[in-house]
Amino acid sequence: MTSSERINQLTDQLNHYNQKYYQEAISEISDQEFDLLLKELEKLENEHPDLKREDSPTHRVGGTITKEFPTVVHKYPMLSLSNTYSEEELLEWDERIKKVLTDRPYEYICEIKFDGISLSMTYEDGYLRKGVTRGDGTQGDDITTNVKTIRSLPLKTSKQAEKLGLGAQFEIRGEGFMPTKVFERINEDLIAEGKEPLANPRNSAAGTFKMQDSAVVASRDLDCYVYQYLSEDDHFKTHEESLLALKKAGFNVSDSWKKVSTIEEAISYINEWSDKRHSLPCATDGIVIKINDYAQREELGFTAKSPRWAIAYKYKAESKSTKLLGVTYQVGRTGAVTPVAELEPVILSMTTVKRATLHNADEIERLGISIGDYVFVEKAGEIIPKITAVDEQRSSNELFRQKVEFVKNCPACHTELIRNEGEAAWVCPNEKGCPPQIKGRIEHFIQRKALDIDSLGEGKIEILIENGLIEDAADLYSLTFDQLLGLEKVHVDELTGKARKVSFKEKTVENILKGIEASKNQPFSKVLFGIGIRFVGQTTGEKLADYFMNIETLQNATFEQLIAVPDVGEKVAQSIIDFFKDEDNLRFIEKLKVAGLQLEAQNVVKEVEGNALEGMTLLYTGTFKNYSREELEQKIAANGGKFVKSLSKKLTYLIVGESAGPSKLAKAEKLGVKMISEEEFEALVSA
Ligand SMILES: NC(=O)c1ccc[n+]([C@@H]2O[C@H](COP(=O)([O-])OP(=O)(O)OC[C@H]3O[C@@H](n4cnc5c(N)ncnc54)[C@H](O)[C@@H]3O)[C@@H](O)[C@H]2O)c1
Ligand SMILES: [Zn+2]
Repeated sequence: MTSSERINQLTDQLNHYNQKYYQEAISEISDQEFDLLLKELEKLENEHPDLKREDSPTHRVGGTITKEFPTVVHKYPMLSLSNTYSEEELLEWDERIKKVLTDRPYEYICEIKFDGISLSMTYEDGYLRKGVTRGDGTQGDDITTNVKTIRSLPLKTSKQAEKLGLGAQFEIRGEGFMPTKVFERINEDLIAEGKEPLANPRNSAAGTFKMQDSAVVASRDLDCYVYQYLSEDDHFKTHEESLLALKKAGFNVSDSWKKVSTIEEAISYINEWSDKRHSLPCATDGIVIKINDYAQREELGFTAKSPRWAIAYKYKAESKSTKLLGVTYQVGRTGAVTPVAELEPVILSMTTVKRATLHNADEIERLGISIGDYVFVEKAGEIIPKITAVDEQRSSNELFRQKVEFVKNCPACHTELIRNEGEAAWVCPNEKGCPPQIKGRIEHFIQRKALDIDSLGEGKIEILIENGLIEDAADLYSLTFDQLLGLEKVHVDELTGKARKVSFKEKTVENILKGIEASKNQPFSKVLFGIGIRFVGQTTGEKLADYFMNIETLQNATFEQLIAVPDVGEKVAQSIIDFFKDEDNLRFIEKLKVAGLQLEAQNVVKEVEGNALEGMTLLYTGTFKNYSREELEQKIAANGGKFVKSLSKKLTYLIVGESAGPSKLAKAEKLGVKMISEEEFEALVSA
């Protein structure tokens, strides 16, 4: 291939990856591979400047703006950072700094490079007025309402802020991120709903910040580490001063930064954090080294794409080679069969890895792995271990190498697996008789977000099934004390060999029965989620409960009626229809009805408490300490008030809960609607 052809190819490829990454929050290749290709293009362009294309990704910041949000032109451009994976290049960069500063002394501030999305926040008269994405560097998306859901970002600066020298007009920049815990929680939910989990916290954060529904954004507990202060006036002389002032003024500045005076010290900082960073609450991908003194920064200046006074050192994704001992298969609640690599234990990013996901049959094919091979394991997005390739060098000496072939039959019930068109997963169609599917459905039913019977956790369901006491979740409601007392089983962890005995003693049994009884009070929406209709997650469960009010109406709903519900698409609607066509499912629902579960929403007024809200219309936003949505609506009705679904001038009160939707608040403010807190509402009804 000629240089010209290669330049064209790389330009097209990289533009494509940029488009995917910034527009759709999808990584088709790893960051490291991306950076390698970009370096190659840079090098070729330097050798052949005449061949450099106008749309080259080396010219500009990679991001874009969207049509979904208003566009804001940045007062100061938001650039990228030049990056490197090697110490050698850091030393070269340091040499260039020395040259420009003609050997005058300088200091570096070393910071962790948080892996989320760049945000710019503008404060005017002390108020947070704007939150904007980096976009293409010149202009970004106005996502103020979403940014305002970040609790660590003051909506108004403290009185101290001005004294600290921040002034009333300034811009701050930071990395908006999704805490690892939230990322894991969302993925658990997605898996429970039979959907694809998200690849990594960065992409999840990027996707969430650009959502239209800020109530959903608020539920995801996004956060932001602030790392830059900008203003018209010279408030600070150094970066250090600004960080200290921001922190004192209540901004979320991570304490991990450090001031050093040589590149060697910066390299020590890099080494120090290479493992320690995994204990931080969010994903990180490197270290940023910045000149401390603002005057020196000015001398050093910028390229079109990044400042010359800073550089990012990126950690290579940690990859190790270990032996593939075998492949096991897990059958999920929905019957999907996932292959899992069993590995000789190896330490990656501070944790011992013994298993890695192989995703599906296509992935096994792509990797071409054999049992006995040495394989490279990597932590993708720093979280889920995966196998990237066979370590041919080490594997070639192995005598025992047996090609991995995806199973043809269900590892649990031996039914022949099927694959639906357009789907990657092989599925066991024996929905009714396949043990892990049955167990999975019951475990789904008892989880916290559904019927919340946590006294049945930790392998107890398995024992009940094995003793023939339950066949589905509805059977839980006919269990008796005598049936349960004395049951026991020793669970042995396959990997560690550690044994754990679960036994049903008196106290345990009492707790279990109590938990089962209490679950009868769980609202209809949770029951709907718990019965496990495919694609009906927690939120969809709530929307369906709100809309249809009881199980019969839902059961009789037509396809058209179903897709009229917010959040319900064709796939979900069809799945609901299929569910209620099945005789066994109908019998299951019937059993739940007999057991006394909540199969209708409770906002029918059962009892009149008073008339304190007579003639008033009320609406709420956010979540509440003492009420679920249904309970709050019931409370309004029980006190003579009218709950309405939309915000208007005529509304008497908007009850504002925690993580209230900022767009709703802004609208209410504009309309002049009176807002009250949960406490004020309670005072009102008990008056
Ligand atoms: N996998 C893919 O398909 C794909 C595609 C496009 C880009 N990428 C990745 O994204 C990179 C380009 O993204 P980029 O331009 O945002 O660069 P970058 O993420 O490498 O570095 C710049 C960004 O770092 C962030 N940052 C985090 N902590 C910081 C701190 N303490 N101080 C200053 N900044 C901090 C800021 O948001 C800043 O905009 C590429 O190098 C590549 O690794 C990957
Ligand atoms: Zn099966």
